[in-house]
Amino acid sequence: MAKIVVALGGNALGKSPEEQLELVKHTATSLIGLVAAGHQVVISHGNGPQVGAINLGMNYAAEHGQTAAFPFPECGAMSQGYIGYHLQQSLQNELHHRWMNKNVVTMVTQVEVDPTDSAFQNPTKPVGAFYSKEDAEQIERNKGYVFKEDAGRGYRQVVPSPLPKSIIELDSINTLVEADNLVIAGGGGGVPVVKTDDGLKGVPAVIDKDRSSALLADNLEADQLIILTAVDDVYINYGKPDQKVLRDLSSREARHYINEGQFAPGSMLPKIEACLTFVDGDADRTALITSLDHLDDALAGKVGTVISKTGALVNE
Ligand SMILES: Nc1ncnc2c1ncn2[C@@H]1O[C@H](COP(=O)(O)OP(=O)(O)O)[C@@H](O)[C@H]1O
Ligand SMILES: NC(=O)OP(=O)(O)O
Repeated sequence: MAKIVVALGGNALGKSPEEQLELVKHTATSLIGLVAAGHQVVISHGNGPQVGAINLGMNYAAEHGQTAAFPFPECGAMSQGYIGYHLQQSLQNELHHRWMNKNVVTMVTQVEVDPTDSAFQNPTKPVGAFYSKEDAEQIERNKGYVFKEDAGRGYRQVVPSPLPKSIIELDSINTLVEADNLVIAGGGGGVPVVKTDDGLKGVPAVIDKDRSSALLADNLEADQLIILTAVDDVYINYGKPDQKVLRDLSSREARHYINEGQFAPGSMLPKIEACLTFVDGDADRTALITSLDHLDDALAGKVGTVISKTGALVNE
C-alpha cells in the first residue's frame, strides 16, 4: 500500500460547472480505483480558472451595487468549496457504485505565506479566462489588472503567487487521513494567509497548487505525488515539430531541462519544480505527471512522465 497525494489541475477541470462535474466524474473512477487497490489517497486541486471566474463575478455584482465587495482570499475559499463539492459528490457516487464504504471530506485549508515574499511585487500566477492581446490591454487600462501571455494559449490576468511555508490545518488533515477518510485538502494551493500579531490574515494571492501539493505530500510522508493536468506527458521542445516525450526523468535530467528553458513558467515549470522538491526528500519517492483522462494508462506505464531522484527508464 502506498500513500499517494493526487493534485488535479485547475485548467484541466473545464470551463463551467457542467464541464467540471463531467471531468471530475471520470477522474473519480480512477481515484477510487487507487483506493480499491488499497492505496491511501489524498486529493488536492488547482483553482486558477475557477477563482478567477468567482472573482470576476463577485466584482461585477459589487460594481453594480448588488453585493458587498468580496476580497480575493474569500474567493479562494469559495473555489475550495465549489471544487470540493464536485469532487466529494463524484467520489461518493463512485464509492457507492462499487459498494465501497468510506467517508469523503473536504478540508478548507489555509496555507501560510511570507508577507515579504518577492512574489507580491511580481505577479505571475494566471487566473480566470483567456483573452486576446487587445482585450487584455483594454482591461489593463480600465481596471489596472496585470495580464501576461500564458503558454501560447492567450492572455490571462496574473496575481502574486508566494511560496507555501506551512499548512495550517496539517494536523487535522493527517488525523483524517490516518483514520482512513478520503480527504480533499489544499485546494487552490490553500487560501494564502500571513501570521500577524492579531492572528492569521488572508492575503490576495494564489499559491501554486503543485508547490502546496508537494509540501502536503512531504508533510504527510507520502510515497508518491501525482499531478494530473491537461497533457498526457511532459515534453521537450513542447509544441514544436520536434517535440519529444519524456517518459522517465531523474532529478538531474529534470534540472538540465529546466536550465534549457524547456518548461513554461506559470504552467509546466512549477509542476517540475514541485516534483523535484518532493522526490529530492527521499530516494524511494516518485512523482508522476499525466492527464486527468489517462491516469489508469499512466499507472500501467503506457503514458505519463515519472520523475525520481535517480530515474529508471530510458526516454523514448
Ligand atoms: N514542456 C512542456 N510539456 C508539456 N506541457 C507543457 C510544457 N510546457 C508548457 N506546457 C503546458 O503546461 C500546461 C499545464 O499547466 P497548467 O495549464 O498551468 O496546469 P493545470 O492548471 O492543469 O495545473 C499544459 O497543458 C501545456 O499546455
Ligand atoms: N492554484 C493553482 O495552482 O491553480 P491551477 O492549477 O489552476 O494553476
